[in-house]
Amino acid sequence: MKSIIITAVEVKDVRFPTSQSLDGSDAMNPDPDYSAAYVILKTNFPNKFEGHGLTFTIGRGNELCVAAIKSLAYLLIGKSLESFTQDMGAFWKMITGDSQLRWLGPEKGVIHLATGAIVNAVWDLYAKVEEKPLWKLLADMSPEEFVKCIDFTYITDAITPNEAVTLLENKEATKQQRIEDLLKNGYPAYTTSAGWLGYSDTKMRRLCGEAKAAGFKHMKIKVGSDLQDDMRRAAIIREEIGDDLQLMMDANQKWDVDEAIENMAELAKFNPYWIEEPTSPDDILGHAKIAKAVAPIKVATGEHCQNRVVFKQLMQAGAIEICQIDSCRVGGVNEILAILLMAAKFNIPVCPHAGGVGLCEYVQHLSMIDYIAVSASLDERIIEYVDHLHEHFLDPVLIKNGAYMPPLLPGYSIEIKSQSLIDYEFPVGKIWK
Ligand SMILES: C[C@H](O)[C@@H](O)[C@@H](O)[C@H](O)C(=O)O
Ligand SMILES: [Mg+2]
Repeated sequence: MKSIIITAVEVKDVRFPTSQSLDGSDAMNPDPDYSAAYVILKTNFPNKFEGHGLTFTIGRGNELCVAAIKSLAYLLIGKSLESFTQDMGAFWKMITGDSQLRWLGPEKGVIHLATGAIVNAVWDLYAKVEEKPLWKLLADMSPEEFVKCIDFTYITDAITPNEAVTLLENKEATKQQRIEDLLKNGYPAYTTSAGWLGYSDTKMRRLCGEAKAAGFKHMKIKVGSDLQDDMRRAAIIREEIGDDLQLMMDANQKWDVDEAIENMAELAKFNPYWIEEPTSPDDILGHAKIAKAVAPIKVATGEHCQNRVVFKQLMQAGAIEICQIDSCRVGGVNEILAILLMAAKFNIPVCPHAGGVGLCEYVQHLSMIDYIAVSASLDERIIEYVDHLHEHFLDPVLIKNGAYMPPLLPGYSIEIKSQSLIDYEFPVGKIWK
């Protein structure tokens, strides 16, 4: 086959008006409109190959991600896919290392969200060309090939490429067993859908019942509003789900460090399994202090963790006990692989963040590759699930008995239906008129 050239990068501002029903609402973000800065990589095979990717925002400001993606696009246009895939680590370094754009981060904020969209679109294209779902493309790599996808800059004090190869080699022989297990049983999920802060008590009770009936064993609720109200809602949820199901709490960065410790002393009464984002995502020492004080309740964080360097420090400082990778907050698949390897080395379970549009579609691949090749474990590992907007995707997630079933179509499962891209485009689509 002649080589596949990226001929153009199309970018769209797509927004879903979820604030109308308060889906996704929490103490910090009371009215999110789940949105995507959406990328399509056009190729010289117009009817055959396109790479799709998105980065997630919650509405206003999505246009900044769109602009940042447009700024990065020149790094792809006119280049062949093969020139990237022959050394994915070098590709990633090229995207994040642009001598002028790097100033905007480095590797954080809007420019890094944009990097996530672009990098994920390249992986989607790569997986489609190889005719494999992304998790399988990665599962079929040798340890050396896998490690070659990663830029180890700034993390060699935590894990070296050689250590990473050894870690992967130790799991090689049993990979196939885990693939079969996933195909049969899926990957365990938890649901956040019942616990959004803006939902009425009646709606919350109904959704708890539905989640239990659907086979979920874990459920997450939002806290961080007013402590008395948090206590009241937690009591309602416990009443509905009983003591068998595990309950997780998410404060979405609402508290100061000592406030988090004090509030969790009260909320401990409801036996939460983890407290998520108790304080500023940048406060590594604060998380470490909270983790020590609230044990055995675990501290979970990551959806706003800007890059592998901050994840590394959280791990080194004993500040993170559940690692919540986000598929597009950091710079896409390559950087996620680095974080998965560090988490495996530090023995920290990875439970990806998926409360957003397209995030469930993305992260299922990441947890599956973690299980197959990296951590080789399902202990204490669950993928978040939210029941919103899947109808817009060509290859939506499939949940069976509280578990994600492995996606089987080629690509990264992130392609949005063309009609939805038209209808929800901001501000011109019919939904916004
Ligand atoms: C605004 C969003 O819905 C957040 O509330 C959501 O991502 C959340 O933190 C989660 O953990 O799912
Ligand atoms: Mg969260």
